[in-house]
Amino acid sequence: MNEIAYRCGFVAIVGRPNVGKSTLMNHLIGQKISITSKKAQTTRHKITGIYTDPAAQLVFVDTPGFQTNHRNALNDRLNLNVTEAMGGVDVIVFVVEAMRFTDADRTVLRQLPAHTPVMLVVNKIDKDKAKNKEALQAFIDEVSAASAFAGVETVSAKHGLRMANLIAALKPMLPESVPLYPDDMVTDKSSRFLAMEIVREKLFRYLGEELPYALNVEVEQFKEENGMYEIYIAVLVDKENQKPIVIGKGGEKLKKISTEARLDMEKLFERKVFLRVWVKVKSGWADDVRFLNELGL
Ligand SMILES: Nc1nc2c(ncn2[C@@H]2O[C@H](COP(=O)(O)OP(=O)(O)OP(=O)(O)O)[C@@H](O)[C@H]2O)c(=O)[nH]1
Repeated sequence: MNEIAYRCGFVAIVGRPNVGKSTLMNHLIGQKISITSKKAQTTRHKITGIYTDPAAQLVFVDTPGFQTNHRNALNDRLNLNVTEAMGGVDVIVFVVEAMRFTDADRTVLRQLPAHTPVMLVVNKIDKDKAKNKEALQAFIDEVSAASAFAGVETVSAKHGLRMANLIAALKPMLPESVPLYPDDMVTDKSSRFLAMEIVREKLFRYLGEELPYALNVEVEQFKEENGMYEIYIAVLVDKENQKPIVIGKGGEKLKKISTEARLDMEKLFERKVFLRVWVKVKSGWADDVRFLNELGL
């Protein structure tokens, strides 16, 4: 009998901030795992999403946006994470936004390792300016001229368009291997970490420009009881007067943040979640940041 060999490998999703990397990974694996927001550079951690089907397993590594605007030690460190995340991957997915190929895109492209195949993914094809087929083709030609891509796929991550085409195009680029992870596993991050990321995302989404600079999220307790998760999360701010910004009038903002976070968690964990989010003042955290700044970090 001639069986088709199983394929399994690592895929890094890279691109300048805001091109839709997190949205793409969420849609590819069908669950909300990575943090997305309209604000640029919200992804701070490498997050692995795992896609498994009967023929292949794709292990995605989401990377923080390349920091191309300001060179400082922190940005260098973030860029190092990106390079680290790409080390040892089998395929790189280079995401660009349809009809917008910028210097920042070119900078990212230049930093990709030479010997790893790169799949060009043109995202956001749902946008009006990408609807003209000839213009889109001209755009693809322009980007293709910048590097030797192993393939090109057009998608709309937001609308989940052409996700299957992308998966199908990536599969043959992976090595023959047995699956490295159990088939029901979608991430190697702990539920605890994911809960924290979800709250962080809501804070970004609902506080927008008001977001206090010195803000951190900490899981104080994560318990399982009768099949239900009980999660206690503290939002740490630097000063007493920042508390009302997060809490909002009559507690409305914090309520919205925790309700939405709970609903996302229930979907992700497939169980009832009891979530309590509160705001705490912890000046020490910001002092650490100040200390780092003084050290030039
Ligand atoms: N119209 C449209 N918008 C999209 C699409 N994909 C993503 N977006 C939007 O683009 C913005 C950025 O998406 P993210 O997924 O957070 O982008 P990212 O590349 O992960 O960003 P960083 O974390 O900053 O590196 C969000 O507002 C998304 O809703 C798409 O296919 N079409």
